[in-house]
Amino acid sequence: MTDDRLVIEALTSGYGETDILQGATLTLRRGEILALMGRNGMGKTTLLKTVMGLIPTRGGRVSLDGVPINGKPPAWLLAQGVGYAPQELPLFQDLSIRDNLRLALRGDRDLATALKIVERNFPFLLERLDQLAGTLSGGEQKMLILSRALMTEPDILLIDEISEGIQPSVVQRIETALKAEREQRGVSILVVEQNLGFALGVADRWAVMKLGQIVDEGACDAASRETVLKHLSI
Ligand SMILES: Nc1ncnc2c1ncn2[C@@H]1O[C@H](COP(=O)(O)OP(=O)(O)OP(=O)(O)O)[C@@H](O)[C@H]1O
Repeated sequence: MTDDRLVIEALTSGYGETDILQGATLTLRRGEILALMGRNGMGKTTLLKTVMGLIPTRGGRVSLDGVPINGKPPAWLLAQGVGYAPQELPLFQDLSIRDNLRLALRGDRDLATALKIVERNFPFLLERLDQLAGTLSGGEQKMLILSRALMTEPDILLIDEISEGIQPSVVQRIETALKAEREQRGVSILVVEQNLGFALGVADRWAVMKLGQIVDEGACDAASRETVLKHLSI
């Protein structure tokens, strides 16, 4: 059995007449956390959206455990255990925390079981189930977004800039939650990140995207910070 779970090969996609992804190749392995970094506008979000079937593939392949998934709709991917926490706040601002969580349930799972997953990572949410999502702070909303994704017990989780605009203590809680879920369930996680400290702290491996291609990748170690910084500053 191969350890390669989500394999992205020579992927091309874009908007209108412009190709943003220009042959991106990246593999997410079983039970790893992989950080995808790159300067603004390089195509990181476009990569996640293409994998999730939100943008059509123009060339190349995406496969999940060896099965091609190009062109599969988001709902099908979610049912296969591919979770997605997008960059834009996807919450229903006028609904309670409880209802936001309930709407994210997949299949025939019951809310009580899903709430146990929320409780082990972000217990404060359970104490405030009736609070409207729109009244939560920015950091709290990020934790609710992540809880919605984690409670579906995904095998693969794609997370887009979850640390953006939130204070260091919340970033730390998110890092702890992601590592705990990986330990407990062996979920494979791809994080798109601008926060280098968080990315290299949470991940096992990193990759850098430039102009729609993966230009470098490696294991997270003492030398990673300098290597990635060079890519981000050029
Ligand atoms: N819906 C869209 N229509 C047209 N162009 C788009 C659309 N969405 C993104 N783009 C363009 O595609 C390019 C890549 O954007 P993308 O959001 O994938 O980059 P990114 O690497 O995630 O950047 P950031 O770190 O700033 O979020 C940018 O030039 C962006 O302006």
